[in-house]
Amino acid sequence: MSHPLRALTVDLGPTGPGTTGQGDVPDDLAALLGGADTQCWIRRGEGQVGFGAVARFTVTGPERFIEAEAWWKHLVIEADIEDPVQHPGTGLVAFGSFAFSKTSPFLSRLIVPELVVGIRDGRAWATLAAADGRRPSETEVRGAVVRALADRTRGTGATRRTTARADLAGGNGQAGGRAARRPVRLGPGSLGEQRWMHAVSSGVGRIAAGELEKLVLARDIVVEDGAGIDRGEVLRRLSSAYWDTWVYGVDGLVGATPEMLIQVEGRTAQARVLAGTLDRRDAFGKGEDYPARVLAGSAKQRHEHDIAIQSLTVALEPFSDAMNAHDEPFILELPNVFHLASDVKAELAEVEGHVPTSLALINALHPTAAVCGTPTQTAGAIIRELESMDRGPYAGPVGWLDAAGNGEWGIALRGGVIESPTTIRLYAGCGIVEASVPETELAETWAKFRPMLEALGVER
Ligand SMILES: C=C(O[C@H]1C=CC=C(C(=O)O)[C@@H]1O)C(=O)O
Repeated sequence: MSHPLRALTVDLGPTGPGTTGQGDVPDDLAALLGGADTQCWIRRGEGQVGFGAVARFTVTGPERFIEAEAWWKHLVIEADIEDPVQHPGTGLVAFGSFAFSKTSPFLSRLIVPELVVGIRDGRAWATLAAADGRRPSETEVRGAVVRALADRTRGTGATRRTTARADLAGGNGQAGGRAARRPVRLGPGSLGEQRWMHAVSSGVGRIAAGELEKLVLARDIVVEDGAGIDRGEVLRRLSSAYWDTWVYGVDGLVGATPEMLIQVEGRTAQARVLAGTLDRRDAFGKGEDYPARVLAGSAKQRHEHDIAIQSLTVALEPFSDAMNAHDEPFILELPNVFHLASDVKAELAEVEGHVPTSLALINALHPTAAVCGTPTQTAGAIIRELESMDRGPYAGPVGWLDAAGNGEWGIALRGGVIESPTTIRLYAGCGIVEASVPETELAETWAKFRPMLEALGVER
């Protein structure tokens, strides 16, 4: 017999040594990442890590966001939640990942962890949820945290990996040649490099013919590590190297995204729109103002960016009482690339007597022109035709939501899907406009693969 969920949140106090009296919650949540059944959302060491699962929902199709929202609302109404902390992310929480495409067979999902440990502004909390009808006690919550901390200490000892060098044959062939010190192979995905560049040329042709204005084309590559993909270590490496991005781990989907689709806290919604990219390696030694000159100063990059901003603001407008976006984009600096970026902030309106939840918003916003194109329907159809792959959760929303309707949903970029204990498929794409050059776009995908390749110990 199934019972409604019962959950208790406990304030664990400031992070760091000797503060909780129940094992020290580290300042950096990434230190808690270990086993395969952990879910995470971490930026600058804060966020939340979930362990185990007391409830799961999976769905496919065009109504995936709406169906997930209905499931979540029902679960929350039935649940008994005691949450004295009352921050975004406290109380009952679900982590989620959604397919990019309404036609994808990938199972979009929400996962309610048994234990969530979170940090916000230097203070830690934990929520324990039970599905057996009993209300967890404070002692049980603290005990679960102590066990999670102890498992972490056992599971993440010395770093096992050494960096292997992947010597690529033509960029899409075998890797792990003479210099490889362990069995890592980097192989092509659905399309090799030549065929993918041909797809980009076709896309440019369709834009020139007036079928659409912008298209985002992606490709995949496959990394095989005979020693096994160490999910926890990949996430820890991403979190330490890409400190300013949102590091996500939801089942087999892992990555570090710089793009925020929508973040909802009470009535405030925020998004970070990116479009326009410069590889840091191409900017090296060219002066401090080089990124601004080639990104903000380029008509092609500005055009690509303006289309992405407009697609978000037009979709957000019906849900907003007020909205503001800076007139000028800024340069976002990441360890691998520079991006042209814009932050958008909106005061959410009541729609039919309710402030929209984060899931209702992603239903309206996804897919933006940063990952699909303009017009959306045409771009989506051409993506299906030219990419020769199913994107799965790549470029779909990934993040979490709570019982009060708060949530953070990034766009699942700069990541991959662990397909077997030894295989991970990585994805990267580029905005294509009429002025795009296939070779340049191919090079850009390699720059976007870099965070994952480095985290997997593949040097290229
Ligand atoms: C589609 C991706 O990036 C998007 C986000 C930022 C910049 C982009 C660009 O310059 O093309 C893409 O629109 C990806 O990383 O796979």
